[in-house]
Amino acid sequence: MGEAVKLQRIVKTYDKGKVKAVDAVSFSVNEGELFGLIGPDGAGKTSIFRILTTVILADQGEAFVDGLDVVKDYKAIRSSVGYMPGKFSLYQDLTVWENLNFFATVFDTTIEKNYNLIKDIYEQIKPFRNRRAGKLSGGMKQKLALCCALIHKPRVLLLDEPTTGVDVVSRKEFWDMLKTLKQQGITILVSTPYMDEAMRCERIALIQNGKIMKVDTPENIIAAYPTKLYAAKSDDIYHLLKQYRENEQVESCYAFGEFLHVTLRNQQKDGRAQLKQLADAAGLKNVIIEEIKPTIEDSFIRLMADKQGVNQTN
Ligand SMILES: Nc1ncnc2c1ncn2[C@@H]1O[C@H](COP(=O)(O)OP(=O)(O)OP(=O)(O)O)[C@@H](O)[C@H]1O
Repeated sequence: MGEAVKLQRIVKTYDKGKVKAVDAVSFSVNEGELFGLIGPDGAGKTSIFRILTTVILADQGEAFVDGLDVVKDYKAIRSSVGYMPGKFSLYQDLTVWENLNFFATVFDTTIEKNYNLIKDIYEQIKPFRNRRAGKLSGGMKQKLALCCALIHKPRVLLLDEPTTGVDVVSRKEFWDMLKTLKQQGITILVSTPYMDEAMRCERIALIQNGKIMKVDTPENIIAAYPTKLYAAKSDDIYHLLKQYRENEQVESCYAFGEFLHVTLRNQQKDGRAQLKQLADAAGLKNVIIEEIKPTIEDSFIRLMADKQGVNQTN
């Protein structure tokens, strides 16, 4: 299987080298893969997309899209890749149909020619085809932007935070659409700050402060979680958080929904009893503690803490 996207030790700095946005990043996306670049705001995701789409130049390293070099073959990349930037991809004053027609014309094609590819998505926004893009809801804008990125039938689709600021239902619909596009053989590299969306990808790269922490399937990343993980709750959750954080037996403790997620440094036989005891000793009531399976978010939090040297296990 070939590589549809390849980055080799890409470095990008801003402000005359003061800000290192992308720090020796290497990873590859296989042909036909649905690959996620997952990380918080400011991690360097947009810079990577802008390098891959030849909008900006990297300071160092090499990158290829569909076998094309982002420096030498920038013209070919611009005409062959589908790109949905996080912001400002649509012309707000043009209507839905005008936007789509504009992108088709720029890529020297017509809406009719590739209608099959966008049909399922376009039909959902068709009732609003005469509405200006600026007057669409977040979910609608996102669908239109995806149609515009697809209209020239690209082999590789680069989607930078397509679901940011979009409601939960539209987010789910969007991921279903990506799955359908993948089934049609299109390679998709998509970035997101939402951890739950990582599970929708075949493989992911976790990025923080411009560095890739891990590249693997979400399942393998979760399976590599090194300790037992507990969910804890009590009548006074802030008190419980404080108690656990101050106790040296506790390795990490953070809020997760209505629970705390806790790991132990010196795990005794029964970690649950150990945590219960600590809570009881602090006078907390209605204490519930369960051993749970880590989510991808727990894995990510763990990897970030390991990088910062917070978890000093053993
Ligand atoms: N033109 C620029 N000039 C200076 N610093 C920049 C510039 N563009 C990005 N940065 C900085 O580089 C870092 C990475 O930014 P980037 O936009 O690539 O990250 P991101 O993961 O896409 O985050 P976001 O979701 O906020 O866009 C951030 O610290 C950002 O402030």
